Amino acid sequence: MILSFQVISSPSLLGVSTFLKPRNLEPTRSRFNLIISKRYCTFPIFGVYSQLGNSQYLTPKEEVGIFVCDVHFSWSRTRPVLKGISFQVPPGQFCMILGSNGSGKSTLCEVIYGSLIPHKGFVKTAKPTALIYQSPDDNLVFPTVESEFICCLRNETEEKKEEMARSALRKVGLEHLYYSRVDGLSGGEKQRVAVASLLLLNPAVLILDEPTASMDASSREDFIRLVKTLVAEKNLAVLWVTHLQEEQRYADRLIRIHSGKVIYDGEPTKVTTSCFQVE
Ligand SMILES: Nc1ncnc2c1ncn2[C@@H]1O[C@H](COP(=O)(O)OP(=O)(O)OP(=O)(O)O)[C@@H](O)[C@H]1O
Repeated sequence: MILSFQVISSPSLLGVSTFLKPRNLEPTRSRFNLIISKRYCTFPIFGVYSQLGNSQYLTPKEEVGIFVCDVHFSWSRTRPVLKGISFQVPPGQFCMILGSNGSGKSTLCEVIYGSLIPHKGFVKTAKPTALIYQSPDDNLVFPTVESEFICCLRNETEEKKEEMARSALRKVGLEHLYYSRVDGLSGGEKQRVAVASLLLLNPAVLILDEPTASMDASSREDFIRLVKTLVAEKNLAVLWVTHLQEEQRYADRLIRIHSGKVIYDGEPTKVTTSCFQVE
């Protein structure tokens, strides 16, 4: 907590901490990573490390949105989670990742995002890359909606900050919540605020890890339509993790993961019911 505070109040320290960190990086998910990445990673701090290896010999076939090449990752020596995942997502494509509980979807998201380093293989993403976590509380760092936005816009004047923040909130239908406290928002509102604040950073890639998990069916549909509209406007490469069959019809493409490997990669219409069964 003290560390997080130092990082927020001292961006210059951040560079040092971040560049020292990857060598000792423990495979943990932490608010430290979230705070760094959400507020300051508009350049590829972690991406540099995930591109090490033989990347100079392998180049993406398409313009890079997300390029994942033979990625392996284990949380422990005995239990590999990702066992050679490869795919690429071009800009403008809305790609969904499916898989049963524990199949490694969240781990893959964090490897692509750069907060976990693959043990083998590499990831290349267009920058900046933004990640929306499954739990709404993990996406918002500050106590008020206003401060959540103001922090993303540190180089703008006060008037410009408010104007940009309000405009972003308007796009997600929540301008009236500008002065609200974050802890008073519903799960769906928090996810909308999170998307709006991240879009202010002009990401090229948006990763959403089961973003609708806390929503009812109608909010889920509204949210997915909203994100689709916003990303189409900005031509983002999108990776949307889900295990909800009803969400798949919104995808341009589906990738199904099972036991750490890709077992389906193609059009949503060709997916069979068995692709959704929990093995
Ligand atoms: N921080 C961690 N430390 C150790 N093991 C972990 C950690 N996070 C995940 N794992 C393990 O890695 C495996 C994959 O987990 P992950 O969360 O990536 O799966 P998932 O497909 O996203 O699951 P879900 O659909 O339930 O969210 C699981 O066996 C899980 O127990």
